[in-house]
This record gives sequence, structure tokens and C-alpha cells, in this order.
Amino acid sequence: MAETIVDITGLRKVYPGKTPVIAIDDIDLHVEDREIYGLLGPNGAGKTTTISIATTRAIPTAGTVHIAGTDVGAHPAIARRVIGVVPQYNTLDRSCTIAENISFHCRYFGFSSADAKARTAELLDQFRLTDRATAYPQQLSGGLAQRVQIARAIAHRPRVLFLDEPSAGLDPQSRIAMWEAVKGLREHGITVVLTTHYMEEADALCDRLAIIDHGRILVEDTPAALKGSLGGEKIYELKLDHPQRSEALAALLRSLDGVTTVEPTDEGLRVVAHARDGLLAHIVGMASEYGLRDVATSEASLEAVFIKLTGRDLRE
Ligand SMILES: Nc1ncnc2c1ncn2[C@@H]1O[C@H](COP(=O)(O)OP(=O)(O)OP(=O)(O)O)[C@@H](O)[C@H]1O
Repeated sequence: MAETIVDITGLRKVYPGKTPVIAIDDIDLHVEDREIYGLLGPNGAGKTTTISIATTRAIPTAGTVHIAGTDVGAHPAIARRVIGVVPQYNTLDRSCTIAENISFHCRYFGFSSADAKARTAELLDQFRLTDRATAYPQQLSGGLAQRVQIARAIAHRPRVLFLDEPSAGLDPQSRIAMWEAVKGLREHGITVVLTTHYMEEADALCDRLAIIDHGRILVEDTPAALKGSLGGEKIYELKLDHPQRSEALAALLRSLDGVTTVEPTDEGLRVVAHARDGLLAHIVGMASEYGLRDVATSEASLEAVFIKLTGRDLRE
């Protein structure tokens, strides 16, 4: 049986204040060795807080995190040796070259000068950065800088790499290159825990994922199983000329065979229905009497799973 390498139990984080914020509300999470595990959820769901606690940067209100058997709260210095972190923002040292950024990280973790040099050369090669070794961070594109951040984060050979929103701000091509780099980490024995609010990223990259909202895990499974849980339901997004006057149309749509829910959105209505021949034509026929401007259909996607669970769009 695979080893559980990240073990989060009963985790809770309340930020105190006049109105205390419950950022994490009793999360249990278990990640197996060499998995790529995703925390998918909208802004403010509690993803960054979870990663901050797991990587010793924040103290939980309750609960524990064990990484490779070490209690992170009780033994943060030991835990840091088995953890690598790429935070949400570029934290490369701008006054050092790419090679220095990596080798100084090795030295910080106790490597000899020769070992740090050898490890840096190995990582520059692994991440196809050798020709940029003497460049400075500000000379790199966002995609390359992100690859350097990942190379640096795993320089001390951690067991688990935490990536907080790894593709924020990257263009689509750099995003795909970053996904390939992350997938390659498995061969090096590294488990990955990442946060994202891009469902395409969660779908393309993760072996398993948890959908998080308001500090709670709503569901956890493989992307395929989560999409399969929709049981053939599709989502139809209707844009209307007068979204605020859509109640009569909503009532009509609810009476259609196969329709399970109809909800108002900022631009019109969202219809969730079991797909069947002719349904789209029925929906369009009814809605065109009510100023239909556009209709978009989404197949089983993680976005659709999120909408079904919360009634909201991941981007809302
Ligand atoms: N230092 C803090 N003090 C008070 N509230 C905080 C603090 N940090 C986060 N929060 C609140 O805790 C909740 C969870 O935030 P968190 O940053 O973990 O979410 P997230 O899912 O990572 O979102 P994002 O992608 O925007 O970082 C939010 O309501 C946020 O406003």
C-alpha cells in the first residue's frame, strides 16, 4: 500500500479580530507518496492558509499536519528539511544570478560548496535552464522564473513540494511547460500538493483533488470520478437582455423534462439538466421569447462539478 506522506487531521484556522474569520473549518486530508494532489477552490477558500500551516509559516487554531511522519507544528525545523515551497509570488533574490539563487539555497540547507555546485548544475540541466545560469531573475519571463522557483524549492531534495497557485500570471504556453516540469517531479520521488483556481489545471495535472469552499472540503476524488459524478448532466448558461426579469422564463424552463435546476446569474440564467436530444432547441426556443442574447453549453467539467456543489461559478 502507498505511504501517506501528507497527513492533515482536524485542521482549523480562525483569524481573530472584531469579526473572526474561519479560514479553515475542520479539514482532513491525506496525500499518498508521489501523488500530485490539488486543492481547487475560489479566492478566499482557505487554500493558501492550508499551505502556510503545512509549511510551518502559520500556526493552526486546532489540528495537526504530519509530513513524512514529522509533526510540522511540533518540529518545524525538521519538517522544513522534507518540505519545498513555491509561494504565490516570485521570491527569487534579484541581486543574485539564477545559479546563485539555487546554490545559496543548497548552502542554507547545509550542502558543502562542492555539493551545492553539483546540485545546482544538475537542477539547471533538469529544468533546461543551463543557458540562463548567469542571468538575473528580472531578465527572465514569468514562465522561466517559475521554473527557477521550482528548481530552487526542490534543491535540498524535499519529499513534498507545495505550490501555491503555480500558474498565476503565466501565459498558456508557459503554463503547459510548467505542468510538464511538475509531472516530471514524480520520477524524482517528489510528492506535489498544489493550489489552484483554474479547473483546467486541476484536471490536467492532478491525480486527485479536493474541491474547497469556505474552508471546507466539499468533495475529494480523481478528476475523472468527479466529472463522472455529474451523471451526464450539462450546464446551459443563458445570457438575457433583461436578466433581472427572468423569473417567468425560469419557471417555464423548470417544467422541461430533464431540467434539474434553474438559477439566476448576473447575466441571465444557469440551467442544469440531463442532456437529451432536442433539449437545447427547447431551451433556446423558450428563452428567445425573453430576449436571449447567447447560450453556452458546458460538458462535464470540474467547473460544472463546482457549480453543482455550490450553485456558484469558480470565478464569481
Ligand atoms: N492574515 C489574515 N488575517 C485575517 N484574515 C485572513 C488572513 N489571511 C487570510 N485571511 C482570510 O482567510 C480566508 C482564507 O484565505 P486564504 O488566503 O487561505 O484563501 P485562498 O483560498 O488561498 O485564496 P487566495 O487564492 O485569494 O489566496 C479568507 O477569507 C481571507 O480573507
